[in-house]
Amino acid sequence: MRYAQLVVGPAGSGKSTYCSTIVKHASDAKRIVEVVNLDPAAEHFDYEPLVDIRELIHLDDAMEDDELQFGPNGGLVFCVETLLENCDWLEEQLGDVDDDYLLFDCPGQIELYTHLPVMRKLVDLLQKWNFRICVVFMVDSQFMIDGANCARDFVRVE
Ligand SMILES: Nc1nc2c(ncn2[C@@H]2O[C@H](COP(=O)(O)OP(=O)(O)OP(=O)(O)O)[C@@H](O)[C@H]2O)c(=O)[nH]1
Repeated sequence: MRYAQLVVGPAGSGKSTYCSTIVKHASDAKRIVEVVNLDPAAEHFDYEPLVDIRELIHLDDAMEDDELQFGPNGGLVFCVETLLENCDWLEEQLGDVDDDYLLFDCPGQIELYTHLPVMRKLVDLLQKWNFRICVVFMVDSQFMIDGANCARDFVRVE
């Protein structure tokens, strides 16, 4: 069995910061936790990713391609769909180490969770590859003030 957290939430809510903090915390406790970057538009983070979607496809590849000509949102969807089409690549990159504990630093675009089945497909794949998964939903504390909106967001993720 392997274990994973899908770290999701709006852009800028602290997903990457959370991942690097958990890696450091685990290291202090002499445990190894690795991070998988699933954000093809990521520019900077504090951790060294075990797997990085940008090695397969970068958002710029989709936006600067003469045929595709995607904008940032369509391009991001295209990149995540490309990842799923290349699930053999992802499986190979993840390896097969029993008791592994991975954090998946996910993109923030809400369309990936509300309109498209891509994240659901990713969860199905990870379960097939023997991962037990939980979701960590990052949200700025300012948004917690409005309870109704916050509850709605949690329901969407579920
Ligand atoms: N004050 C405060 N700032 C934070 C906290 N967590 C993250 N930040 C800051 O918020 C900014 C965004 O944090 P990230 O970790 O990049 O957020 P993200 O969700 O990964 O962002 P995207 O990848 O753009 O979706 C950075 O400048 C962080 O330093 C927090 O708990 N408190």
